[in-house]
Amino acid sequence: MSPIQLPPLKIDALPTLPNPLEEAKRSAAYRAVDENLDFFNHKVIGIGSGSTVVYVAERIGQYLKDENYSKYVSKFICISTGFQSKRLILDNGLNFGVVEQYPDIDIAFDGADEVDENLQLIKGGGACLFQEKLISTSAKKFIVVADHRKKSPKNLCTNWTNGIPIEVVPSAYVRVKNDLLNKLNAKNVNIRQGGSFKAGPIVTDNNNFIIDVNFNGIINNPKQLHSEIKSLIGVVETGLFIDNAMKAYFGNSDGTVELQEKMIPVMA
Ligand SMILES: O=C(CO)[C@H](O)[C@H](O)COP(=O)(O)O
Repeated sequence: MSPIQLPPLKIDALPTLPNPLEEAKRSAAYRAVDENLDFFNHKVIGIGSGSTVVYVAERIGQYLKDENYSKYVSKFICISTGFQSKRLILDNGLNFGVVEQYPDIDIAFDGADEVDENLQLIKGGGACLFQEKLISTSAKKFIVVADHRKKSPKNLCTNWTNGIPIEVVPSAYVRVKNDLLNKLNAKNVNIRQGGSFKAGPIVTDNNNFIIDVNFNGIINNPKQLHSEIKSLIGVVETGLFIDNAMKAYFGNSDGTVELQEKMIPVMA
C-alpha cells in the first residue's frame, strides 16, 4: 500500500463508445489499469497484444498527460509482446524497452481468447503467442483484460472453438502436425493462413508458424495438455497459459466490469 495518495485522474467524462463491444473492452482495460498500476513502485510494464489492450496503453497514456502522474509515468519502461504493442507504446508517448534489458517486469497487462474458472487461459488468437508468454511469465503480476465473451462458464474450449494456438518452428510444422494427430489424438490441426494479404501461413514476430489444434471438445486438464504439446519437437510455445494470470477483468457492454481473481488455497 502506498503511503502517498494521488488525486483522481483529471480527465473529461468519457463518451460511451458507439460499439458496445468496444465499450466493454475499454471498461475492462481502464479498470484493470486504475486498480493495479502502482505509480510509486512499478517501473517496468508489459503491454500485450490484441484489441482490448489498446485501451490499456491508452489509459496509461492518459496518466502520462496528467500533471499529478506524469512524473511517475514518464519513468515507466514499457515492454511489448510484438510489433502491434510496440506501436501502442510509442503512439501513446510511453517509453519503449526490450525484455533483454528489462527481464524483470513489475506488471503485465494482456488480452485473452478464453479464461476458465481457474484463470487458465487460451491466448495466441492474434499470433503473438511466444512473446506474450515470455512477457507474462516474466511479470510479478499478470492481469488479463477482456470482454465478456472471453469468460468460460467452466473449461477452456467452451466458447473458443478455433483451437489451441501453438507456435512452431516452420521446418517442423509437418512433424508437429503429425505428432498432434497421432500421438496426442488431436481431432484437427490447421496451419494458420495469412488471409487475403498473404499467400501461405502467417509468420509470427519470431518468424515461426502458428498451428491451431482442436481436441475433442472442452479441455479438462489444460496443464497436462500444455506439457504434452510442449514436449513435441518443433513446438516453440503453446497458447495455454497455465498458473500465470493473477486477475481477469471482463467488461460488459453497459460499462460494468466483472473481476475474477486467482483462488488462494486456504491452509487448514
Ligand atoms: O492472445 C492474443 C494475441 O495473440 C490476444 O491477446 C487475444 O487474441 C485477445 O485479443 P482481443 O483483445 O482482441 O480479444
